[in-house]
Amino acid sequence: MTQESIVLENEFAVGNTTENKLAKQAIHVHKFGGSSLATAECIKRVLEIIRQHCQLNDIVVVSANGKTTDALFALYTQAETLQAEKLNADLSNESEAAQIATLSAELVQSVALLTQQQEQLISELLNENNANTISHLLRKDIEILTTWLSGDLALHHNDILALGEVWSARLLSALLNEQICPSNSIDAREFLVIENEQNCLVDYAISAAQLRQQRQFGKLAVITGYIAKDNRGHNCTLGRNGSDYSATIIAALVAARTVTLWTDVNGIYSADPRVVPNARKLHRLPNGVAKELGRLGNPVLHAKTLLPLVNPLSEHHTHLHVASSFDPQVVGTEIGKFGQIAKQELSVTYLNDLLIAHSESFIGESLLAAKAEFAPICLDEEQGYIVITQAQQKSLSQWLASHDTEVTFKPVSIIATVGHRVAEHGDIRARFKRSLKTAQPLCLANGENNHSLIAVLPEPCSIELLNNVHHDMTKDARHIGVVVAGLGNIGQRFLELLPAQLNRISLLENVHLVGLLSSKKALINNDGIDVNQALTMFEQSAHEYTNEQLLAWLSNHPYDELIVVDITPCEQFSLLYQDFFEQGIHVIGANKWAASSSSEKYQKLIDTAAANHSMWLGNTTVGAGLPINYAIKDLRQSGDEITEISGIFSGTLSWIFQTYDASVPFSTLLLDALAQGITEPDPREDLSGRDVQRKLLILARKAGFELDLSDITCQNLVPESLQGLSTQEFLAQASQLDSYFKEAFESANAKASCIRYVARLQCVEDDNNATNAVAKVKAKVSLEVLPRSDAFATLTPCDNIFKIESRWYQDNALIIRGPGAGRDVTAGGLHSDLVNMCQQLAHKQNKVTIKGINE
Ligand SMILES: NC(=O)C1=CN([C@@H]2O[C@H](COP(=O)(O)OP(=O)(O)OC[C@H]3O[C@@H](n4cnc5c(N)ncnc54)[C@H](OP(=O)(O)O)[C@@H]3O)[C@@H](O)[C@H]2O)C=CC1
Ligand SMILES: N[C@@H](CC=O)C(=O)O
Repeated sequence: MTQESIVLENEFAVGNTTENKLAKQAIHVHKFGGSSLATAECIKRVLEIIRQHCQLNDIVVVSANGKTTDALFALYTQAETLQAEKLNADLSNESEAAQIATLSAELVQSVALLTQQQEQLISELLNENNANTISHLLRKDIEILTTWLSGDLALHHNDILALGEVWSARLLSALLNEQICPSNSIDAREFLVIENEQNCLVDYAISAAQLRQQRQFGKLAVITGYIAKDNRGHNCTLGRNGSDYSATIIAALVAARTVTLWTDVNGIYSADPRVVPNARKLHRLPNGVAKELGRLGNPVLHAKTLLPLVNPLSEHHTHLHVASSFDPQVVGTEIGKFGQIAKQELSVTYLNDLLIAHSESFIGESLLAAKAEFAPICLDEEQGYIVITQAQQKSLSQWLASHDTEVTFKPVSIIATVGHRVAEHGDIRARFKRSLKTAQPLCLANGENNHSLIAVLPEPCSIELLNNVHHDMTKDARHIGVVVAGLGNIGQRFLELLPAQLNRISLLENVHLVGLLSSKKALINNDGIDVNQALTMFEQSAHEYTNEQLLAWLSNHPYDELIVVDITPCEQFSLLYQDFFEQGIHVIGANKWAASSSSEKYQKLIDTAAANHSMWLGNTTVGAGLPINYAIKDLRQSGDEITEISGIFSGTLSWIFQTYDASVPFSTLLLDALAQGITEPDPREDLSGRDVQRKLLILARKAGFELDLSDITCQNLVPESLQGLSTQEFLAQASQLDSYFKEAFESANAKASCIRYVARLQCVEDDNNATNAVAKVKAKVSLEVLPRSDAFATLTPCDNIFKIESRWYQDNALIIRGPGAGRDVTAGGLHSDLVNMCQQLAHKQNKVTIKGINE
């Protein structure tokens, strides 16, 4: 934690509140679960996370280290058994006395083992002085624990269970003090008041006031999870997954912006990834959907945890993140308030060991009372049933008996598809029903707020059924985000075509425009930008940005896949590809810089993209929409060997030289080409031959030749006097070009010939069998005088022509010809790349890897 990142919270700032710049500083709560704090190594990882993610006004909430609570619970049970045995034993009986002695010894041994585990963490992590202090406190606790275990056990049940969190908070706080930042540990029983252990209803006013008193100015608070006091002042626990609940309660008490549950899984999946290998990470879950998932068996989310996230009085929403402390750089799941894209997510969950209970009491309005009492998994007031857990059977029977009604129970399971208001979507309901055909569900019910469709099954839900239903419900559910960089001539046309493309092409169903960039401004919206108003929205809402900010957002994007469409002419932007590929982001580029960069950089990009499963398509870098890149790739993949590539590769130069007959000045045509949008933003890029040189290099590389730009001889048609000018100055003085081209034209014309700017690459056989592939080709781009009948001389203005000779096409070359520049064909070519990429992404399988299971 750097000094700069240390900020203070408003409520700590005494005195001059008007000058407190930190009033707006949001608080973040970080909760570390037992597995994240299990060993010294894990705790060191947690320290690193705190160093990187926390500010001093944040709050850390901890569970007990590893399985400490289980161990404490086991101690309690051992002591209970021992006390019961002692009560009934006849100590004069040798074997009974021996049995008692054994149980006592075992209990002492268990206490010693627990002490030793804690001592080991302390000594492995803290320096000697601090270790001595914390060990001393531990030993005092163990002494008290020993007296509790031999005293009135029931009275101290919760005191015993609380020790794990107390030790964990104390140790982490001491470590923070020693290594990271000032910190104090807080026992939640000092401030957190709930009504009682059964309902866990929080007294927010008292708890918030008491917490304020406990927190210390300039110190990072480490608070025990899981424990609290009830309103009679008794120690109590918050039950299963209580620490997660503690974290969200504490977040509500301080109006935190986020709570991060650092755990051993890196997010919430569309099904339990331990049994559904094709489960998808859900990047963003709306609150209501998350609550329903928690209710219906999601192993990570618990309905109780989610309750404090929305404060109905203040409308304050705390966003919840689930992330892995073992893989902190992996983006987890965020739970909160989101727009349409997140609302389209579907997941599948199941619960076994349930009961369906039929009774007259469940018909009509009387069902409400049962609902309030038992919070059933699902119900149907017309058919008169509720589905409950087996543990609820007894109390339900008693409850119904007191109402004088009969009930029948039948064992069932449920499988549910969960998503924002899914029950209101006829198509989803139909798909769910179809996928369940073989399971013959007993009935289908709508879940809470219509956020789930629940099928009640007569048999336990099998893993096979779960996988099949999950496949059917989520097979098309990969959300692809698209960021468009470059909103000029081609970029605007690309965006104009986008709405119709998204409507028309089913492969693009889950494609969302989420970012727009110009050189200075950016509009990023994770909930999607309306494609029908993209440019207007950009005008109205874009903000200045830096590349660092852009990369930071990209590294946290909430999509299954993200595609950056680079329609800039900018070298600087192309340098970001390396970062994009490192983050698994895909690139579609019209920009030629990256594909024609130095061999070393190019190879590094290719390798990084491959290593991170990023795709890189750039068909429009050569020939605009013409499928030249694809053709070359296909020949190579099919085993052919390309020996020569030649042609007219510049739409601009094609248009000008096909049109030019010296009747109008050359510069007039150049300005005309610029106005038509076929030239580069600076037409000298075309006229200098550099654009053609880059294109030849790109094709050569696709054809398997290793070469650099400097290996291609290039004739520059821009006279030196015009080379150093700004674009505007050059355009103003373009008439200086006229006399050169007039002469060149007339000289060729006199020989019944014409002038064309031609690219040629030839594979020359190497007698010395040199391994260096560069030695094998001759490549140049230059102005040539060609017979008027030459295939390169008889093009429609603006057409490109590509002539490919290969082993298979040696006698009769493969020719691709057509418009090689222009707004429509280039924007169209980019859309073709987008569809192509989405098609490939549709087949991409993202197998989930889980620590310790399939990793
Ligand atoms: N014209 C054609 O027929 C063909 C063009 N291409 C390629 O398409 C690309 C775009 O050409 P064109 O539309 O004519 O160019 P324009 O000059 O018309 O537009 C370029 C756009 O890119 C933006 N931009 C520049 N630098 C950056 C940056 N660092 N980050 C984000 N955005 C940036 C500009 O923003 P700002 O306005 O802020 O400067 C502008 O919006 C070029 O690479 C070109 O080679 C490829 C095939 C055919
Ligand atoms: N300026 C280029 C545009 C396409 O790459 C050309 O004229 O070919």
